[in-house]
Amino acid sequence: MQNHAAASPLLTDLYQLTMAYGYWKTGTHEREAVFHLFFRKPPFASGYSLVAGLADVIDWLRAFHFDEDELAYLQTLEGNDGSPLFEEGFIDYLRELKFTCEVDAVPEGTVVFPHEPLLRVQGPILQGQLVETALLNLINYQTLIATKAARICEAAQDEPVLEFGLRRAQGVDGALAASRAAYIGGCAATSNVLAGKLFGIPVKGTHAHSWVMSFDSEPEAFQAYADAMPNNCVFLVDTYDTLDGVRAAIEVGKRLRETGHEMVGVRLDSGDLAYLSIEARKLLDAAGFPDAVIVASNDLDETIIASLKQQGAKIGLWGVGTKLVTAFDQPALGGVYKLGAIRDGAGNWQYRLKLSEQSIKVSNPGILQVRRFVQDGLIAGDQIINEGEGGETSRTIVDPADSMRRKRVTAEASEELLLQPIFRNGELVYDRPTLEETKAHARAELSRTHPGIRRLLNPHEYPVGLGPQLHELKHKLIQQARGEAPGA
Ligand SMILES: Nc1ncnc2c1ncn2[C@@H]1O[C@H](COP(=O)(O)OP(=O)(O)OP(=O)(O)O)[C@@H](O)[C@H]1O
Ligand SMILES: O=P(O)(O)OC[C@H]1O[C@H](OP(=O)(O)OP(=O)(O)O)[C@H](O)[C@@H]1O
Ligand SMILES: O=C(O)c1cccnc1
Ligand SMILES: [Mg+2]
Repeated sequence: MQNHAAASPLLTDLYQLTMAYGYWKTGTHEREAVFHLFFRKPPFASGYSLVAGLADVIDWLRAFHFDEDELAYLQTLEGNDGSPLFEEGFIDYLRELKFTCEVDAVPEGTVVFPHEPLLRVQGPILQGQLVETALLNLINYQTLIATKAARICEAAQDEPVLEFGLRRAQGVDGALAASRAAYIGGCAATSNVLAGKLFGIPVKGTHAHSWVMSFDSEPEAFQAYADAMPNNCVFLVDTYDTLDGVRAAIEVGKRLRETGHEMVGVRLDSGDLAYLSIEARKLLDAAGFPDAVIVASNDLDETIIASLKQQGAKIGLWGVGTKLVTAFDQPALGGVYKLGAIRDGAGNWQYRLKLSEQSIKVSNPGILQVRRFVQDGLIAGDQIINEGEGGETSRTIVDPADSMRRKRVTAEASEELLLQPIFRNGELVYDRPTLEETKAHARAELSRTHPGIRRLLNPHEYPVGLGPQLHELKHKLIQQARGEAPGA
């Protein structure tokens, strides 16, 4: 857990506890249920998303346990009439409660799409309910930031992106989670030193305007920095006149070279970054510094980076803070957690869905899994299936928004299952990848995603939908729920 104060079962909405109490009171708390975590719309109108947050989910679930001080707090909660909200017997029940569910999840760094279960929790309904809020919190934000980072790195076309967000992030835990998710999404390093220590992310940085402003002149400032740190010199050149700043950096770079050191580069943080980078490049090249890198920062995002590229900017390293870690243009991913199945008294699965006026918002019933088809090295379509009925044999994918739209995946395509076993009977059974492995996985996932789907603007729509059997089941349940079918 990044923030140990949050490693508590009280990291939840009160209503999860009141529902848990209700299940316990009515004796239904042990009924086996299946919940799915999914989102309906990708963030940033992106053609894909990169899932992240599972590592924290695992830590949180492993620590799931009510301590005495947490129980004591719950005992202080009162109903409207001032009587205790929870009776003693329930507090005793929570004291003994152990997490015993099965959890399946899509590994971090996997490319995912709307409606697919990213996480599936199966077990006593009380437990499945109690974990909802924390799971959503952890997956929603980190998936959002990993996706934003992937888009920014896509725009940078393999040039390194440094994450500079700590000062603008949503609090301390938000900053740490953002640094980690941004690294998974493709960022090369972070300026956040604590994230570096906690997660092993490379840390990088230049210097601020205050350094330059603390000297009588810019050349003095650069020289002093070079004297102090001859092997780490990226000079911020825009405190006064940017191109004069580049000239001053070159002079210091020449002196560094005489002492056997090489200036790493310059940073631009204001003005027309296309024009200034092109002019700075000319100056650096003419002075014999073709390898000096030009770093740019200043409210960058994927749109500005793509535009700068198109303008022929000579920027080799991108520093991105605010708009990355705050997911500026879409500050939340709307992931939800819905009940898909519950066992009846006879032990049979009852499939459940939530109706909505909008057909696309009707949840999917069942014990869901995702079959991903891969053809010619590219992901070709995802089929959501109900494992409760033994899965699907057909390779047809039915669009959940329009059942007339169907895609048939050919027999040559290989297939894989997205949800992997994470917990069995409450025990961790997943061989956890390192952060480096997760980052490499994300990279491999993106490289087998067609560039049209990765396109920043108006991406191609990836085929994701239901298997025909699940589509039929859903259709039947919708009719029943609306009272349209016999026996409803
Ligand atoms: N050539 C360019 N094309 C598109 N966007 C650019 C270009 N150059 C810079 N930008 C972006 O335009 C915005 C400029 O921000 P702003 O208007 O605050 O100017 P500034 O250069 O930061 O001014 P100041 O000197 O006051 O710091 C930033 O988001 C920056 O990334
Ligand atoms: O723009 P971001 O993507 O958030 O990247 C981080 C910003 O933080 C630093 O300065 P800060 O914004 O604190 O001050 P300045 O813009 O006045 O230099 C840096 O110079 C960048 O501008
Ligand atoms: O190292 C830098 O250049 C840096 C770090 C944080 C924020 N902005 C810039
Ligand atoms: Mg700024």
